[in-house]
Amino acid sequence: MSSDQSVEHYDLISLGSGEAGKFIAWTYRTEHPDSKCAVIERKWLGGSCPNIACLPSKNVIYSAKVAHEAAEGTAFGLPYMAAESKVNMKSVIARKKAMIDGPGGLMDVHKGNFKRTGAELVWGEGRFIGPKTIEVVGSDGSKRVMKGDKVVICTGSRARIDDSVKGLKESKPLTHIEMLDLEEIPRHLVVLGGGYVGVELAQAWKRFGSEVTVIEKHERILKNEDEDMVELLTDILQREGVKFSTDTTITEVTGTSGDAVILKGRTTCGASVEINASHILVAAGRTPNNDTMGAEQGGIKLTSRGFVDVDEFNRASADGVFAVGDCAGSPNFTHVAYDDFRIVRDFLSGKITPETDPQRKSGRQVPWTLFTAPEMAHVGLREHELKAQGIKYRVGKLPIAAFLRTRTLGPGETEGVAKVTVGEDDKILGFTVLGSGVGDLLPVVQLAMKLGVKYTEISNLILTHPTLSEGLVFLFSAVPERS
Ligand SMILES: Cc1cc2nc3c(=O)[nH]c(=O)nc-3n(C[C@H](O)[C@H](O)[C@H](O)COP(=O)(O)OP(=O)(O)OC[C@H]3O[C@@H](n4cnc5c(N)ncnc54)[C@H](O)[C@@H]3O)c2cc1C
Ligand SMILES: NC(=O)c1ccc[n+]([C@@H]2O[C@H](COP(=O)([O-])OP(=O)(O)OC[C@H]3O[C@@H](n4cnc5c(N)ncnc54)[C@H](O)[C@@H]3O)[C@@H](O)[C@H]2O)c1
Repeated sequence: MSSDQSVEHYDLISLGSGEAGKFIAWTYRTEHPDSKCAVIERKWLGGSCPNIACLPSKNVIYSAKVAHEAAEGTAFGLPYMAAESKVNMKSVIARKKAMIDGPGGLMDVHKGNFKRTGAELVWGEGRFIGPKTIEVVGSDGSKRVMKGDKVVICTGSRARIDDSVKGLKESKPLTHIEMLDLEEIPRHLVVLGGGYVGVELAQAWKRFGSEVTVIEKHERILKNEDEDMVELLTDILQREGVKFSTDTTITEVTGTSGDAVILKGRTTCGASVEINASHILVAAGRTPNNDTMGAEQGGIKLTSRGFVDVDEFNRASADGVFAVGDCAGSPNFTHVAYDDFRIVRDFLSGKITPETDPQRKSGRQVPWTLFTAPEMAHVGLREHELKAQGIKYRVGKLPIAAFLRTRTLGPGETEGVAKVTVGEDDKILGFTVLGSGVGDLLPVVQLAMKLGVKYTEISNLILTHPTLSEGLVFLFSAVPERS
């Protein structure tokens, strides 16, 4: 620090305005009206979720669903069938932008929260230059030095571009950020990676009219999930026209994404692969944004994978420093980042301690929903994990068509399957479901799991007919009696 830089003192600073960081600053400032709290942000007000990740992707995926259903128009009695190739991507992107930046949109909500709580928003790139001390450089080159009694690191993550693939970086591939702003429909989109981002966006762009090929280096997409679920989803996506090249490692890329590219590689059994396409989307995992934030100067230990090393309460190695969300290696979900906020809030207020909640972080539920059509949703242990851990279980499994609501919806909505596993004590161990709108079925199952009640508490409920949740009664009744 140069001698002419004075240090501004704050009670709490969040480096990064993502999910957990912003809520910590807003809440701390509300609970301590005399405190000085600041959030440092270099680009995205409120972090990735509202700007470039969850909400924009779901908005665009919904446009793809409408396009898909319009193409089935006559099945609903409409006088026409819209051609998928006619989708106007400029309008799709404009609708997404309006959700973010339009009047009353997500950015207005964020600005309102800063104004309401009095937490200060500081625009600029932050970097530790000493313990709990951050230098912020604004886009105009101006500098400030801020020191917090408490500092929360919430720097998030970015798309990983695999350096081992020759020519990939030079081909200027799209990440989710550029993909969600693309105003043209790619002729042939190659998606590198069959995880959450890859699978959700592959289906959406197939529905917009692109030829789409997903390349996954493992033997199947969504590699952590149960084979029966993934096989069915893969089959549904293939029937929609998405192509998959699994067990495939791309070694070389030539050309430029947006124009023409050639991807060369091989399968695990040695067959060579060559794909000619127009665009590449990299969706091959994330890298934490911790490499440029001055961790060493801040005395903050990183793990071998570059995450901030934290304990059960999100405390980093440096005194008074916390890390939350993707940058701390928490499962990459906005709802988990939000729970990281609750952990830090409750720890700071003394509501939780190592004595009262020794497994506050490691013991939590991590549910998720994949926003394909049909959706896939999950909580608890997967069947393959139960087998690997030698846990005895019984399975209830039904086609989603047994959830009668699905029969009242559009074409293809009866595709899917639901599966629940229960233990020797009749408590629910895991729940996975593939079907239209099934993400909304998770809460009741989560609550039953959290309360540790028997699965029969769900099968004995009276649930309204014909809602989707009614199907839970049929599913849980399909669990065989204990022998
Ligand atoms: C395409 C896509 C779709 C997704 N969909 C879902 C979904 O449907 N549901 C779900 O739960 N999760 C989803 N996720 C995951 C979810 O977006 C992340 O887990 C979540 O946004 C992480 O929040 P965070 O607060 O940890 O980080 P972020 O939201 O990334 O916030 C970090 C912020 O810190 C800023 N920053 C970083 N370094 C600095 C610095 N040195 N100085 C100043 N500012 C800095 C960044 O600009 C950023 O704004 C999706 C992710 C992607 C990529
Ligand atoms: N609906 C949701 O909640 C949602 C949606 C999108 C993203 N997310 C979150 O964001 C995270 C990041 O998503 P993601 O899809 O980038 O990562 P991911 O970890 O989910 O999937 C990456 C996939 O790419 C594969 N891969 C890696 N390198 C490859 C290569 N060189 N060639 C081919 N395949 C390769 C991996 O085997 C893996 O299957 C997810 O883990 C998830 O937590 C959540």
